[in-house]
Amino acid sequence: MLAIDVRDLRKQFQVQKNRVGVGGALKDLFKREYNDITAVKDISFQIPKGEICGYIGENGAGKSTTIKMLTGILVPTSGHLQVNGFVPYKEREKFVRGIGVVFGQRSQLWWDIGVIESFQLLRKVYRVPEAEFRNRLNELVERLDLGELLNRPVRKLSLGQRMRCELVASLLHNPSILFLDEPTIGLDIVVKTEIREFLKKINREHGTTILLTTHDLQDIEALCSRVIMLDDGRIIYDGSLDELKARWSKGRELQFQFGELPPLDVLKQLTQGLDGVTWTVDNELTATMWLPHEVNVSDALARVVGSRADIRDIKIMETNTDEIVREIYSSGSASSEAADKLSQSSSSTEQAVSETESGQATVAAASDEEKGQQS
Ligand SMILES: Nc1ncnc2c1ncn2[C@@H]1O[C@H](COP(=O)(O)OP(=O)(O)OP(=O)(O)O)[C@@H](O)[C@H]1O
Repeated sequence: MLAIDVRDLRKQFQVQKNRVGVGGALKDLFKREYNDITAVKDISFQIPKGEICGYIGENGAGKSTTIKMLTGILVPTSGHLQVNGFVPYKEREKFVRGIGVVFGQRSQLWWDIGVIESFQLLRKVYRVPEAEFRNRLNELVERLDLGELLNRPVRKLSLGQRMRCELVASLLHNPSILFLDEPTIGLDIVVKTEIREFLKKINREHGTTILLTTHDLQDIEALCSRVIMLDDGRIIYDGSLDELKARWSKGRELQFQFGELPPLDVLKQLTQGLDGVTWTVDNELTATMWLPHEVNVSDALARVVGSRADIRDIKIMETNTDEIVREIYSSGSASSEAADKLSQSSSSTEQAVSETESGQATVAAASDEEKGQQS
């Protein structure tokens, strides 16, 4: 069963052109000119229930615009979209009861009142029965260790404390899908780890589907079985992180710790004839061998282990995901080679369509002014 079904989704914005100088400003007054910006270009993907999927891309790639369409804040310019069986910008009241949203840079809590009062207001917004609300709140408060924070005004919370409260707020109505836009931004490693563990548990125990945008690839490594990568509004990769690493990493590293480090020349001689293998000395006891995928690890390893070198430890180094992703971003979809290599969801011809925006505030992700209206 699909939680999210997106087909040929497009979002185009019209942005007013500003002409230069006083003359230009006067002309702008009488005849406005517009540029079209296509933030999301005919993307398609399906997310089954219970999956945790990472949605990544460089600044301006179109991640937030997609999330805003998926949560009903923006109306797509064209394409088909179903989330939890609903078209998000239609049937909004029923739709928002099934989703939770956390925008890392935007709060859904009321700044000047106590955390518990914000939770109570959200209970009313989502019409959660009091007994159910109490049970759920107790469970979430215990898991995220929020007991002491409940009576504090939100403005007095640290960023890490606020993010934990935001997560509770997004889950009070027991949504089956959780949208997280940069949930760990600016947090220290302890809080990040705590939040990742919490999300894993929620997913495991309640089967909550999670779509997560982040610039922190550790979030993806810790949580996501699947990653969708966007570049300039198009999907350039949709698959597992392991496959991404396997396809894009150029080689592997083996680090050797020696009782006594052999000279670099000797190490190089050991792997002579293995094309592309290089050695670097890391410190007085360790050296690292880099080998391209074409060279068999066991062949290279046998050469060193079979020598008289005094080896104390061997580590096969993990492929560095950050580097791989940085490299893919820098080649980008502009390079057709990179796009061809990675693309599973193709883009299609651009059409000129005017912008449509719902103008309605989503209850789950309302801005502060919007919340003022709701309350
Ligand atoms: N309301 C808007 N009006 C005009 N252009 C917009 C609007 N919202 C987004 N854009 C443009 O659409 C493109 C995609 O923006 P979006 O915020 O979706 O990117 P993003 O991947 O979320 O970036 P970031 O990681 O910086 O948040 C950008 O060029 C942005 O300037």
